[in-house]
Amino acid sequence: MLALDRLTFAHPGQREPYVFSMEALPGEVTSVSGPSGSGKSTLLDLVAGFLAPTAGTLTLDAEDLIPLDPEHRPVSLLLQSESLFEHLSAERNVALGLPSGTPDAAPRIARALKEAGLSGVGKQRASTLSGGQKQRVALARTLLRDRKVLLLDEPFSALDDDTRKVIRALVGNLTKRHGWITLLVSHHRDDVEALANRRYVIVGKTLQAK
Ligand SMILES: Nc1ncnc2c1ncn2[C@@H]1O[C@H](COP(=O)(O)OP(=O)(O)OP(=O)(O)O)[C@@H](O)[C@H]1O
Repeated sequence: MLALDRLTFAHPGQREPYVFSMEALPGEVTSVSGPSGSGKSTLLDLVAGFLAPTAGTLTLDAEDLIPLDPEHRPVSLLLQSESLFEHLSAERNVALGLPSGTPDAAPRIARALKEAGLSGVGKQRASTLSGGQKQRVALARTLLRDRKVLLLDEPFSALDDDTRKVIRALVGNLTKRHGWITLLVSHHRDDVEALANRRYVIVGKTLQAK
């Protein structure tokens, strides 16, 4: 379980800090909603380690995450438009999820491509992929990294309606299959309704379960 207990942070100039408490379980998508500027990205940044809290705890299965640098946290981040290396193939972009010299790299990459629904386009340059395929590449990379927590910040916003439904379903299935703890920030109510097993809303400077 990922647990935030009175995790406290204020940006420069904010007199009242955010005080976030929540629980998110493996195999589930937990949504965080709230109006623009309410603190959703701040929450994800605290979990990812880009911001340092001033009080409270952040634990994964009772392990304290706060001392860990972002690159050492068991966390992957998937954004609205994934930054791929456009001149590299889909396969090479996926391979960036693995440290170089990893044994069995080739079969693992092939498996991740297949699971993300990219079989057949591995050799294609990233610049020629559609928005949905690019998100699949990002998910395949996440699969290879195999980190427990997946943070999604408006991941479907750049996609057309049909593609967003397909990619959304893929995220839901991968979360279940791999026991990921997925946190979803989305402005779209239908994303939340389709995916979230548990929901929180930012009200004032705190999180409320919905
Ligand atoms: N580096 C910063 N310095 C000062 N204030 C900041 C900083 N980053 C964010 N803020 C403020 O903190 C508040 C929360 O910002 P945050 O980006 O977390 O909101 P959000 O809910 O993700 O918004 P949106 O939905 O528009 O992305 C906003 O009022 C924002 O202006």
